Amino acid sequence: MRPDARAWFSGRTYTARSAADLDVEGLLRGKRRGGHRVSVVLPARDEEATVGRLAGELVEQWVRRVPLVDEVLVVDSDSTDRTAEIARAAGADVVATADVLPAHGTRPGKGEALWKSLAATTGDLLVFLDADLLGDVTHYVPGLLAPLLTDPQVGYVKGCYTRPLELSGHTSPAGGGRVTELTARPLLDALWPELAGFVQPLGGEYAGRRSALEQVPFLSGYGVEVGLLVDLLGLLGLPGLAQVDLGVRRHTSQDQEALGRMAGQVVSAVLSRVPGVRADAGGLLTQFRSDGTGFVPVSTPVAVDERPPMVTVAGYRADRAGVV
Ligand SMILES: O=c1ccn([C@@H]2O[C@H](COP(=O)(O)OP(=O)(O)O[C@H]3O[C@H](CO)[C@@H](O)[C@H](O)[C@H]3O)[C@@H](O)[C@H]2O)c(=O)[nH]1
Ligand SMILES: O=C(O)[C@H](O)COP(=O)(O)O
Repeated sequence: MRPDARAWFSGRTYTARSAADLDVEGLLRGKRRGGHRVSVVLPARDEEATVGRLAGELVEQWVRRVPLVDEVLVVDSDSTDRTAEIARAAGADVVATADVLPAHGTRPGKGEALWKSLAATTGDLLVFLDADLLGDVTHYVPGLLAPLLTDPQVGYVKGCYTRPLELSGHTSPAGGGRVTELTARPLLDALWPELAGFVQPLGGEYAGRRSALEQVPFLSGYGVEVGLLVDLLGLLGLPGLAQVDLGVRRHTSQDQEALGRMAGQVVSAVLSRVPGVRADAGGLLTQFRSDGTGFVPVSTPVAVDERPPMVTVAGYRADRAGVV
């Protein structure tokens, strides 16, 4: 690791593997002192199996029992199942991606849901969690907020964790994060070696200041995390970034073909940030299926689609009541 990345890793990696690592009273005092308002955002497409328990536990713990969070918002990203209904019944606020900033239209993908969430929330501190997380992850919220509430220089905090991989009844304790390990990390280390200290550059659990998030573009699909990391590095510099060890993360894994498409979007996102790369690079991914007699090519668009910094968008009212 380069010395700057190593120094960052040593100085900017915090630990919150469980509630026992956290001084929640201290965080509440920091929140009050800073006059902060906290929004938790769960982007969700067809997550009826997991979103209800997760949203319900977050609302119960951090809104009703301990006033660390002011709103839990599920952004329904074109679900065709009961995600919205179940999330609402669990006590979360729910909004459909298409209903936010309708004058700007709607696009598919996770990044679109996150971009729209900036316009649909009121907090000056935002925490993002995937809606397919399994197990008790309530400590992720104070864990991700802690660096923001205790160090004014920090503007963006990524979660990191050990990632078991559960496939066909077999568990590999740290085999998860295949796109991270086989695509994102090698590319990032080659192109932005100062980011080499990030354990989970693609992880979906992170927190940031609105003042930073509203100044960067959002890629609409699965390229959103790698885009945010590179763009926030440009905006805040390495000292403005931090990571928190949150322990273990389990989620619902996608199959290899779907992960190939995700990797294609990540590659396109990375290429979009490299000066001098051909503008049409990273447009189409061709995968092959065998039909028993031969190979059938299946092509999917993986080009990145980008939303501009929210602060430049007409209709986004960053000055609305409650936003610091
Ligand atoms: O069109 C979509 C697709 C996904 N999601 C939600 O986004 C979250 C993460 O999606 P998932 O398909 O579970 O991604 P992973 O396979 O877990 O991929 C990892 O890597 C991705 C690329 O960086 C990140 O976006 C993810 O957060 C991270 O967990 C889930 O809550 C999804 O419901 C949407 O809201 N809209
Ligand atoms: O972050 C990743 O690399 C993808 O979410 C794949 O994760 P998995 O290998 O744990 O399914």
